[in-house]
Amino acid sequence: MSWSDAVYRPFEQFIRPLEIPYRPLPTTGAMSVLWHFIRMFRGVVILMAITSMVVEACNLTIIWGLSAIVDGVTSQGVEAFVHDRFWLLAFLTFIIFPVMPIFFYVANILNSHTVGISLPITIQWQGHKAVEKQDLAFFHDLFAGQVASRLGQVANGVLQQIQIAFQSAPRFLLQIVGSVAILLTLSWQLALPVVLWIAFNIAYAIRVVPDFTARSRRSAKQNSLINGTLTDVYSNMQMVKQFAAEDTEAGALRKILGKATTTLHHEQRAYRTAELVVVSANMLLWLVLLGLGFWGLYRTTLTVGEFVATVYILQRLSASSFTFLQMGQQIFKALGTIKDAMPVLTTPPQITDRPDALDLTVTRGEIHFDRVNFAYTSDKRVIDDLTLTVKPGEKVGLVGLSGAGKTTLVNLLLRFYEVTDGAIRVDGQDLRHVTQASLRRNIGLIAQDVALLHRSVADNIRYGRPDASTTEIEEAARAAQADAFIADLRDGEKRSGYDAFVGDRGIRLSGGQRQRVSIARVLLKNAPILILDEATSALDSEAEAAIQDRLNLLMEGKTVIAIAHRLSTIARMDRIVVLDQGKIVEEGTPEELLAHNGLYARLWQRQTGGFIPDQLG
Ligand SMILES: Nc1ncnc2c1ncn2[C@@H]1O[C@H](COP(=O)(O)OP(=O)(O)OP(=O)(O)O)[C@@H](O)[C@H]1O
Repeated sequence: MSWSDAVYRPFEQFIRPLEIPYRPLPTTGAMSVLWHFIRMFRGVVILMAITSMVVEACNLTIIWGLSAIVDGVTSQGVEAFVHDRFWLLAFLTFIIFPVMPIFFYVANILNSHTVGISLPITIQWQGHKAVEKQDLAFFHDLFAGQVASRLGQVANGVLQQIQIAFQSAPRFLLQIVGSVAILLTLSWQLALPVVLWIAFNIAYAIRVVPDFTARSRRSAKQNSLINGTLTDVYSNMQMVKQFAAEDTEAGALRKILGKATTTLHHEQRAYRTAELVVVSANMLLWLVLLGLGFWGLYRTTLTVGEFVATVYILQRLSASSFTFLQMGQQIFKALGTIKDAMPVLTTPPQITDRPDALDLTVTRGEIHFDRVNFAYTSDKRVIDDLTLTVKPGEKVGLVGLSGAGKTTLVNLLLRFYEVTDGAIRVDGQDLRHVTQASLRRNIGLIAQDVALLHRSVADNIRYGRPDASTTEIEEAARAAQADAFIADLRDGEKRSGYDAFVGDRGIRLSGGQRQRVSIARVLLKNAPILILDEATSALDSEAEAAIQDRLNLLMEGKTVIAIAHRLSTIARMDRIVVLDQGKIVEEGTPEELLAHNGLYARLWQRQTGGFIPDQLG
């Protein structure tokens, strides 16, 4: 073991963030969140406070010792003083080395190494465990980046508060109290101006800190507006250029930058003014104490040693004169950050597993929508008293105009949203009574908008079944007709074939290729219920015909619900269900529906280029 392992490892392993069991965050305010983590880290933060205070006590002892040495040497001469006060000198030496450096070192490691690393990691890990329980609607309402940055903000906010409360504040408090106490032992006239100076600084901090906090929030808002605008423009650059809108966008950005400059100037004005006030009060304290010191020396009420101690104390106090403001500001700012970010971490999820939820067991694969009602917002029903039974192994095509509620119905079956009224049952088991994970394990979904992770193609296919072997992955890719293009893949890091990365959200693949990877993934998953949301929409006719064969293979023996925008793709379904404004308006085989001459027949006639129109005029 190297020396650095021996020294640092105990501090690094003091807390193991990933082994702390998950505890839900309190929802009652920023202070309770803070308290939650203080309790979690109580041992180490108390140790941090104690070691910091020992460091400060060493400092005060040295000041006191210095005054005794100067006085002794000037009155007795060096030799007599050393002889007389040997043990005092030995004690001071022991404090200066090794006590002070050891405690200084331990306090700092606890602060930056143990707490500084473990606490944010713990908060991010536990925060993630809270966030992953949120239902899909939560992520739809927020930007993904926003959720991630809020986690980081809470982590920093809590860390700052704990560092202030258990390191800076106790140290500073002891410094102030100790300095006043030493000055009081010298003369109350010296202590009085310091007490007044402290009172002034506290009063001033109380007055200006709320204003500082408001200003810095305004600046932060302006800065994030700049970043947001730039990100929005850069990520939509193709559209901006297409509309030759560079100048318009630059004009909008100019306005935002101009406003931000003024806000930042105003923030700095407030800071600089406060700085002037604090520095002036500081200098005034110097003048008064030096004046009193000289007066004391002149009147011989003060010894040279005491005068030296006064100057030393003065020097240390004035060096920390900004601490009042800084600490006040940090506390306010961090509390604000925690408060802002809390809803992300503490909003209780709307859809949860019941404590007595069982795993869904699919024996036949019957799906029953029983008088289902659903509304995203309370005023508008999207699914309206819908009853539908999909028999085991039946293939049902869902057809309807845009906005009819087809995707919503599928989202309800996946329990991404909860039915407002009625029930959905799979093989007689109410979805609300089974675990969400078991439900989703039993449903394979091929969506229109295929999501791929920025990982290798093999890993993306393996997502369907994490324990699948390489051979199984390759077989699935072959069945989905993805093997040929995968063999040609090469990424920027020179990985090729199945190891090649697909780019952010699969950007390096064409729409059709992404869809084939997603088909391979679902083939591998081999779930008894299959949902196809216009599964072949991104493929050309030739590839579609090839894939359709594979899909037919995949659908064999499974219960299938297929949403179609091209009626040709669902011609082979057992039954077509036509939705309109959340209601079933027609159902039957394609032939029956055509003969019926209703909405389906009109959609069929109006199909242009094979697609259902958005509206019937
Ligand atoms: N997350 C949401 N929040 C609020 N309203 C929504 C949400 N998702 C969909 N809607 C609304 O619900 C209605 C049905 O939408 P849905 O996506 O189910 O229709 P669809 O039949 O699948 O349409 P398309 O064929 O265009 O995909 C629409 O009016 C839509 O605006």
